Amino acid sequence: MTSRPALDVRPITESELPDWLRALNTGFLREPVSSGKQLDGRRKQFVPGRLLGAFDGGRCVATCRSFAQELTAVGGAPVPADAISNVTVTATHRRRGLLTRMMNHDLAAAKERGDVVATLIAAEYRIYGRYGFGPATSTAEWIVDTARTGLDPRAAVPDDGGRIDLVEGEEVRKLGPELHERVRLGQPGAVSRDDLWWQVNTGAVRFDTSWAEPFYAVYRSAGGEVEGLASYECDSTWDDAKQPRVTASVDWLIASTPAAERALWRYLCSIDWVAQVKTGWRAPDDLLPFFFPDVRSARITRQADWLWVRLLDVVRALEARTYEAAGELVLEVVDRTGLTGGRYRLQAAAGGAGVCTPTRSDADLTLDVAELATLWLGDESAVRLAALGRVREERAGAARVADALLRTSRRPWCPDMF
Ligand SMILES: CC(=O)SCCNC(=O)CCNC(=O)[C@H](O)C(C)(C)COP(=O)(O)OP(=O)(O)OC[C@H]1O[C@@H](n2cnc3c(N)ncnc32)[C@H](O)[C@@H]1OP(=O)(O)O
Repeated sequence: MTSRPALDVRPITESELPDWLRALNTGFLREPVSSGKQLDGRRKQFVPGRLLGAFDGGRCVATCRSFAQELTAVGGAPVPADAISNVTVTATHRRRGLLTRMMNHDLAAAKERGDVVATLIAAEYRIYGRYGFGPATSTAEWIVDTARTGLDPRAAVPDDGGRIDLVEGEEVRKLGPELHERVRLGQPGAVSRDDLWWQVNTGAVRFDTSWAEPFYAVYRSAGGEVEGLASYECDSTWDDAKQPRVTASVDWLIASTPAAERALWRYLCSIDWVAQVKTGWRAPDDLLPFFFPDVRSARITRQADWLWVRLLDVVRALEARTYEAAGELVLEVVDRTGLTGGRYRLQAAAGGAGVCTPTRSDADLTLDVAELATLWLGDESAVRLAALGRVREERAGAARVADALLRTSRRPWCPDMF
């Protein structure tokens, strides 16, 4: 029997980027070779120590990249996050523990840096629970049948004194970041966008070959304030009777007020030729259907878990968020990796801050660190998880107390894919 050589898992150097990118493309089943332009774009993401590779005889066979991010906690505080992306293991080297080695390396480094959480968008549901991640937000996509909305096709949009203008990518790069800062700090589960995000998502920097310039619509309130921005694309479908059947697909739409949200969705549904609007991934409790007289004109076509969170520091994570009610809970948090397990007392003040301290008192609830991540942004119910046997009540009624403290009236949402 021939023994396999030990594989080297380590941060890559910048000169190894082309080989690393080939492995990344291969893992995601894309054309392996990157163009010079794509390579130039990817170079902008290079941060020493944050791109991991596994090497077999000098060839890169696994990839993992992390970058600095902020995640908005319940109540609006941004917490430092280790955002994980670009995870691949080449098919020839799968199930030999490479993902586990890369995750252990990355999470230990994030803990060392002082990040409060790690975040990712999971390609498949079953991959990341074992590393302490829990699904913490979900998402839905609607299709709106524009002929069925009940909107008056003759009426001008917006009808509230605001205005909508179409702008170019350069304008989006000027207006977008400031608007997005306001939006993301008001949206638990949202994440920060750096300059590169705006450049990539307006075509100034390209990571792939499929870029097509979209339309950008900006909404300004009657007072002239920029309150909403949408990026959308249209196909060119006409049916056999020479009727336009165009689909407008929204790449992203952000709004700092319900008025801006309403105006942008109504605008998109009023464009001549557009028969349906695909909303892209939205909040699971989005207001969207209720902007139309006929709510049933919008139907959900896709839904799924979205942002996964891994708590790296239970004390700082629980103290970063606010609470819906006053109350007290002792949590026994099980963390197989030893990163942040232990027994903690959470004392929450109504509508305000919480204090979290290690304790030796008897626990009210026992749960894995992944389940606590799922509860942390307020989207899941401890009572539901207890019914599933995923959290254990050590004191009768403790799961209801957890729900009263942790759950929120609007659901968390992460608008971004990374
Ligand atoms: C944040 C992101 O980037 S998401 C993108 C993730 N990437 C992809 O989906 C691309 C295609 N898939 C792959 O590249 C690989 O299969 C990976 C990265 C998912 C897994 O890499 P591997 O090196 O094979 O994983 P590794 O050998 O470390 O597996 C560790 C454990 O996870 C399990 N596991 C790994 N992948 C999966 C999966 N897709 N579904 C279920 N279990 C899985 C393994 O069976 C193993 O279990 P065990 O410890 O009980 O034996």
